[in-house]
Amino acid sequence: MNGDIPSPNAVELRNLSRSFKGKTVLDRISLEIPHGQFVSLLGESGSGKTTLLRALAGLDDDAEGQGHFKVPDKISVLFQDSRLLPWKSVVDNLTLGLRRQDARSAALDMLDAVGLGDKATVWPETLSGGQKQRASLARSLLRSPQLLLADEPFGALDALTRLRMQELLMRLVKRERPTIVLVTHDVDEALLLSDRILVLKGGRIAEDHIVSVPHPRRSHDPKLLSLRAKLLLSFGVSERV
Ligand SMILES: Nc1ncnc2c1ncn2[C@@H]1O[C@H](COP(=O)(O)OP(=O)(O)OP(=O)(O)O)[C@@H](O)[C@H]1O
Repeated sequence: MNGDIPSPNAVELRNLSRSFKGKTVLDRISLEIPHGQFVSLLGESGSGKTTLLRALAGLDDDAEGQGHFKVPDKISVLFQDSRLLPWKSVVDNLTLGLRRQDARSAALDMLDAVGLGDKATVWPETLSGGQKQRASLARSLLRSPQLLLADEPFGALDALTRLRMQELLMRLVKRERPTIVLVTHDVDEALLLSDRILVLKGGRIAEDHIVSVPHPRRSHDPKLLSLRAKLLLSFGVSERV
């Protein structure tokens, strides 16, 4: 009978390890992520953030691995580059492979939601970098994923566009409520957006912080400032004013 009880977790990892040519990158990671939680994954370059994300997405055939993990059926992956097909219009990029009767009208609604209502029929190459990422975000969310895996999705954007994208993501997340794992190098982005921040170090989760500050957040919130100082210190960076 206990098989009938739904798990409170969208993601569960049990002793998950991954290595490349004998070099261990992820070392027996165990982790539970409740449904709807927004998790940011921080870590030095090469600490294995992308490897973990790719494992969860099932995109890591090139890695040797052990351990178990459970993820929902409906997953969307958002990359640093938008990966729009250049020979399809923006709206056709969104509807590609989408099996629902109202695919086109749903795609147009989603383009409206990300502020690209007037760009539906143009070619992706005519969009700016920020617009391409918005289209890519719209494509991901249109699939109503239970889990959104995002690998530095705003990494290539200028500071102002990045802030706008963060705001947009929070707005859409409120509406759609997916579980999110966001890989980022940006401590402030993690503090601004997430319910929980994990730090990967030496193939393990070295730190696990719950961010219990309501949205919208202000960067000078004392709780955020104190966690910021802790995180920067763990990366060996002393705080700048
Ligand atoms: N396909 C691969 N083949 C061989 N080694 C790999 C492969 N993918 C990742 N690695 C190695 O695994 C380690 C972790 O890489 P990963 O990309 O997961 O780190 P990361 O934390 O995402 O880094 P960054 O922040 O720089 O993107 C690195 O040493 C990398 O060289």
